[in-house]
Amino acid sequence: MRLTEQQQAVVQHGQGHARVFAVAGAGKTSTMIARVLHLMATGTPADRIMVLMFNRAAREDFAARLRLLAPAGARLPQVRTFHSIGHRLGQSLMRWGALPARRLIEGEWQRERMARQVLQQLLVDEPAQLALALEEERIETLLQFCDLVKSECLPPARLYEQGDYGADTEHFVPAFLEMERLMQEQGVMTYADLLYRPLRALIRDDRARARIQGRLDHIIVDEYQDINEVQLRLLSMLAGSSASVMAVGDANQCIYEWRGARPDAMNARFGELFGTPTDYPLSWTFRHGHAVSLMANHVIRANPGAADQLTLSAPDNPDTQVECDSGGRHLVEVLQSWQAQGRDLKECAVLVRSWSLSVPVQLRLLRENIPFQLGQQDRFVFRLPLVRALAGYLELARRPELLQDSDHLLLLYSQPSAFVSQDRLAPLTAELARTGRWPEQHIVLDGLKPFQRRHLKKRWALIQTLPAMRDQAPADLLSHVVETLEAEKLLRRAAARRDKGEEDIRLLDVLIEQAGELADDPDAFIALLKDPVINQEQGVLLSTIHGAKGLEWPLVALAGLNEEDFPLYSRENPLTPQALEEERRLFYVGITRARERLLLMSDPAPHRLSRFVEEVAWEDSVKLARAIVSRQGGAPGVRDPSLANRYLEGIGVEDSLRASAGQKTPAVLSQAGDWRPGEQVRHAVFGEGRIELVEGDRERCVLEVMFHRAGRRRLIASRAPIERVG
Ligand SMILES: Nc1ncnc2c1ncn2[C@@H]1O[C@H](COP(=O)(O)OP(=O)(O)OP(=O)(O)O)[C@@H](O)[C@H]1O
Repeated sequence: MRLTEQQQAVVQHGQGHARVFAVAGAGKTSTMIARVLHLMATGTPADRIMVLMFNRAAREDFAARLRLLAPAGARLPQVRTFHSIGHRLGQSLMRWGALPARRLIEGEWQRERMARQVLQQLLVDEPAQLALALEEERIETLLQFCDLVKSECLPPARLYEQGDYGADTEHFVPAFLEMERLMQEQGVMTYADLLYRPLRALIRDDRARARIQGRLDHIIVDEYQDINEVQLRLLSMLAGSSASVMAVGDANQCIYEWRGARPDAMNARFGELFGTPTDYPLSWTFRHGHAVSLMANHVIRANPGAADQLTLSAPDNPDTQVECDSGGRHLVEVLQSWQAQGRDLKECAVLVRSWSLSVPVQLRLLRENIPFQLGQQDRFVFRLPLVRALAGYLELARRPELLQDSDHLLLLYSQPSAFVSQDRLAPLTAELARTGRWPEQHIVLDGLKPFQRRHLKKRWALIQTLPAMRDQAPADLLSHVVETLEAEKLLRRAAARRDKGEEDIRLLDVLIEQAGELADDPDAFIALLKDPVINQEQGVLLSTIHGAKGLEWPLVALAGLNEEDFPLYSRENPLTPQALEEERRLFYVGITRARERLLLMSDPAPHRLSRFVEEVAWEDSVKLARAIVSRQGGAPGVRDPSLANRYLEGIGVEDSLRASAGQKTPAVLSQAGDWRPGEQVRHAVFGEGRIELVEGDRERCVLEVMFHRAGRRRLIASRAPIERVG
């Protein structure tokens, strides 16, 4: 494989800090490996180079590839993750006496147990709030909050103010502080401490800092856009004044804001930490065809702060086919024809914005007998507690004898949450199953608030009436349960984060909608919901887009492209401009996973088509890609000739095609001559900048341009893909 000029430039970067803006599929790993080999070949000792990868899998892949390509027997640099660096630093600091020794709590259950203990102390006088706080998902959110305090390096009260935490979460800050105290007392720490504790020790201890700094000349960091504040600060500590940092990433793919990552890490924040870097674009993707690159360029442009770099498809890439369709039928046909062509279902992925949107896909694939596996096992629709409970309500309507089954009654009381702990509910449901009557006096009911008692009784009344409704359609029955229990209100209240509550409500809607599709066969619907299907490894992968980070498949379908589903928002939880930008980056990541086929799937009315399907300009992109590949005639008229022309210039197609693409609305493309200092220009690769100097005559005019992101460049005006802006 021959590296491109852009890749070569990165490999041969000299001294000083650098940023590498790599679009999706740009061959980052190959470039970084070549860079490491170049540094070694030009005399940098291996132990003065370090490569930091985002996770263990990426680290292992990188190390294995480096071993293969390095000269036999050569010493190799360290390839690490931030966590492994934190771990090692922590051990050294403990040995030097700069940090008290602590043992890592490895099991999540141990942390959960500690959280329960703390909550029981804190909320001893508030039984209703305690029951709520002890719900599994709320504990999970509390623990995430505790981790975020450390990854954002913020005081807990500040973080709590900034975060979108729902009602009844006021205990988060005191719970954090109490857990910290307990951990100190017990001499233990969490994974988040692996970075946080060494960082704090290094900030306060000059001698320890002096001991770790000065050992490295080069640090190369992959997926830089997704690293958070504690990682950034630790990196700057490690670099000190001796090491050059090379940040490799794509701010447009920053999708972990909820974990503390900021798209700004590669922009202004880099400058704050390291000063002015040299910038390199890696604009060529080796993954997909022009249609997807054009779509990616179209959609990301709608983000005001987005980098102005274009993604360009390399000449030998697959010519990705793009389709847009509504309803799930087409997906089934596509998958069946994929198999009929002798292709493997393992080459296919269905990606969703959030798990609830995968439910219709899961149900449809089950009905059609198409094997699938889930990126996260516990997200099997049948394992979700809410789905299991709702299936239980439907089943009771068909099988009245379940009224005498205490486990079944407990299931019906568990979701949506009745805000009473399982320990209390179990004796109550046992009594109900035994007597079939509501006990006005029961030890469990003592000590509950009046609203809790009222709710438990109301649920029992509903449960009793269900067998009489056996002939109703499942969708009507489910709607009746949801309305009687005021399930939406309960779900919203039970969620520790607003977006989680909205996700559960969406799941309710999706299930009722799906039940409607199977109106003629209620038993089949119940069987489907209760079916003990297991992951089928040979099947299509269903994953969230977050889970698809860094991956690619020959066939990718994006499901649930509806307004309010993607971008995700609701009347109660409206979109902020910042959230919309992150949603758009997520969409950008989703479409750029495809190699050969990309399917954009929305749902029929009353759903409304996602705005992203409009923004992505897929029809124009497909038309233009076809014209580029066939190289026949002029390019078709498109909505945005300026972007189309920048793209055509970028990939270097011949003039005839370029000219006709611009015919509809003549775009001003790099005319020779008449350039003046001070003019704003846009370059297909370097983005926008300002002309500082104009040299030479009209024919051989050379421009010196200061690009906002790519720094100062000298360009031959007649050959450079530039246009005036403004
Ligand atoms: N200069 C090149 N010419 C042809 N193919 C290339 C070139 N550089 C990289 N590739 C191909 O692109 C694909 C992705 O490359 P690589 O594994 O280095 O990138 P990655 O880091 O996994 O991907 P990404 O850039 O999405 O993070 C590989 O198949 C690789 O062979």
